[in-house]
Amino acid sequence: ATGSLGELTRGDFPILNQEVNGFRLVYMDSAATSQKPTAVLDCLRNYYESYNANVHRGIHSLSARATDEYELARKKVANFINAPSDRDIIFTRNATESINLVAYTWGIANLGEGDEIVLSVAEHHSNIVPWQILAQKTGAVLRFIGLTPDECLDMEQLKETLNERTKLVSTFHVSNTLGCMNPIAEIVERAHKVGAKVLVDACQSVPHMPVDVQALGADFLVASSHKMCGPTGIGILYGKSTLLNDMPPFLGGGEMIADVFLDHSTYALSPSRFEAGTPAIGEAIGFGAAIDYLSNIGMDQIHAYEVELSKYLYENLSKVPGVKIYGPPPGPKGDARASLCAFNVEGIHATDLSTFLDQQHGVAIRSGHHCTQPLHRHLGINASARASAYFYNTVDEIDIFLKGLNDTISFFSSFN
Ligand SMILES: Cc1ncc(COP(=O)(O)O)c(CNc2co[nH]c2=O)c1O
Repeated sequence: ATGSLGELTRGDFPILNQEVNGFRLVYMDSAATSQKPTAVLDCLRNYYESYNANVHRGIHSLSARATDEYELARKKVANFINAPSDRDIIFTRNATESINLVAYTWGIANLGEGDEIVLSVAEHHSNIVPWQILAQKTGAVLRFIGLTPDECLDMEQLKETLNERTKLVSTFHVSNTLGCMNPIAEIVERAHKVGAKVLVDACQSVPHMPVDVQALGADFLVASSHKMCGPTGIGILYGKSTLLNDMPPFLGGGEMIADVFLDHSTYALSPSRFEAGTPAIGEAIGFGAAIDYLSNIGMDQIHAYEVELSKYLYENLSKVPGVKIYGPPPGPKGDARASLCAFNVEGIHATDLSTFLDQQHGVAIRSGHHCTQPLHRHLGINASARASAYFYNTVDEIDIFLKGLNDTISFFSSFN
């Protein structure tokens, strides 16, 4: 519709103004990575053209400016998720590294034989494999929570699983495959009652809606810049300061020390303790520009618009003959489902669908297991297609996707 958020913002994204295979690009794979507005691209260029320098130790003007901008980016992240302090924000390479950081520091220091880590079957591999490695190292045990009939986290099973041996619950805020949202505040309350900590995988929520880590009560929370209009190569770990300053370092090197002797070293406080070596300076500053861009639009506005896109996508995709969508339908207010649909079409492999949509319609969606193989097995499938929209998409683009899908089905059905 004219004047929609998608119509008003898509001109900010140069990459969207192109044709692929002779068709105007319709990019519907933002759950994998989002596109970048000119404001972020200009910020990166300006950094490298005007004040690129190493941070924290240089005395000269360029280093001072680079340091100020780098630390300002950290403050922007802290404010964006309502963290109590920017000292609670650690820059990593991505959410995967953020989760690994917790596993290799807090995990190794606090977990032992028989301690339990509770996950769900729907977690991303980044929130399963680090815990498998940790369990092998410590003797801890992984417990997996299943799904309800409408393919959301089974909270009854979670309640039954939590016990005095539970030391960590690590789960998604929004699923990258089911699109459902976990009741994180309730999960935190129940986990804390048995003395467990909670890590929230917020990769698919922070880019799409207001997230308040203090309201959620999360002990740790991870997200990635590249999913929220920012550069790749930079992610965040939020942690409660009492936990962070009690954790051993993750990587050793410059920056993360207080003093170095030949036989030992003393360490800096968080966040420096966990940021060894030269950080991704330009990327962090670009991430800050992405947060400014999103904040100028407003996360409430972005979420409200995506709720509409989600309902339109789900309701119209579910009408296509032979389509099975995974995860729950949009709730009564629509806000319980992200603007993504993982689906299959009876008799057509997901990869054939996505290839045909790309080649014959210029529509970019994903196919495969979306790094949720255990979830796919749990659903009895080995692959799915996934269309995911962001605020720069429009209803017209969803219509192009749906028309392309119907054409694709017609094409492949002609062989049956
Ligand atoms: C829920 C969730 N957790 C963790 C990650 C890992 O983030 P990274 O460290 O920045 O890669 C992703 C990325 N999800 C996807 C990446 O590509 N397709 C996806 O669905 C995700 O969706």
